[in-house]
Amino acid sequence: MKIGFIGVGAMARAIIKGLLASEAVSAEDVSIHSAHKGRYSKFAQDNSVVACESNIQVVQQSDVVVLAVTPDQAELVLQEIRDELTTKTLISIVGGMSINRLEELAGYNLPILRALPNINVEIMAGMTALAANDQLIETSRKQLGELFQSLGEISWQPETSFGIFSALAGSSPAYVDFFIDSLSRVGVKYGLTKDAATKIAAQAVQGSAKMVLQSSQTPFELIDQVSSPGGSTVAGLLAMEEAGFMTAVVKGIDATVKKDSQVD
Ligand SMILES: NC(=O)C1=CN([C@@H]2O[C@H](COP(=O)(O)OP(=O)(O)OC[C@H]3O[C@@H](n4cnc5c(N)ncnc54)[C@H](OP(=O)(O)O)[C@@H]3O)[C@@H](O)[C@H]2O)C=CC1
Ligand SMILES: O=C(O)[C@@H]1CCC=N1
Repeated sequence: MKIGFIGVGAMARAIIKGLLASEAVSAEDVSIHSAHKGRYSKFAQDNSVVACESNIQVVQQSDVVVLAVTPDQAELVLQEIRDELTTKTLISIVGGMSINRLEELAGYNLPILRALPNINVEIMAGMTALAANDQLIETSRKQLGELFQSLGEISWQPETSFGIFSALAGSSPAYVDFFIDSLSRVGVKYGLTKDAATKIAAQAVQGSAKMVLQSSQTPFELIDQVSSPGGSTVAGLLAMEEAGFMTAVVKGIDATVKKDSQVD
């Protein structure tokens, strides 16, 4: 499959690196183009993928085109490539942009997959939501589903769930990293080096996530296992909650969902 990327920012780079590392695609089958030549040609050189001179050239060289620009650029780019897209499949990772809107801008006969990956696809530990229009036939759904599965877990979702999915999986790596950084800063406060504190915190977070996925117990039950009677953990938990830990998380997710819903 020849796959082209329009926009080679943080997310496209993560997808391309994951696809190459998992050997789901070969470097010579990946074409890219973005706004600044200096940026995308260096990335093309470093990863042996094909640097194109224009967005249109990316479309011409590809069977599947991944639209990976920010929402404010998406309309302009689709207007530019619309006439070249007619025999292709479009994958859009544009946050908050519905399939309906993509069809309006790119054409109603076009097979479209809307994907919402997260940045962890770079290390094949991603979580990606997928939804497709009726024009994307079953074999293509399966093939593109497998493509994203090579980057981690996938979940076919109704588009109405994309807002909350985007917050819980798309944005949450930033929130979890914020938590890890907060832990490691306190480690520094207590005399650890930043490096050591970050590794300790990240390993604890990774282990806890694995435990939630592998255990039959809920996170709440697992909290109880760590909280020894009269011990330090429960003292810490209650102090965090007094400072509004859960309320802060809920407010953050509410703001994320609200912003995501303002694109269309
Ligand atoms: N970052 C994430 O974790 C996630 C992002 N997304 C979605 O992915 C999309 C991209 O996000 P992200 O990678 O973070 O953003 P970036 O700002 O990192 O990347 C945007 C890219 O678009 C390129 N670009 C801008 N204008 C044009 C144009 N006219 N033609 C071609 N390319 C253009 C930029 O080019 P240049 O580099 O040359 O300046 C850049 O490579 C967004 O819609 C976002 O909602 C979805 C899920 C997760
Ligand atoms: O911040 C953003 O808008 C995108 C959507 C999900 C993750 N990053």
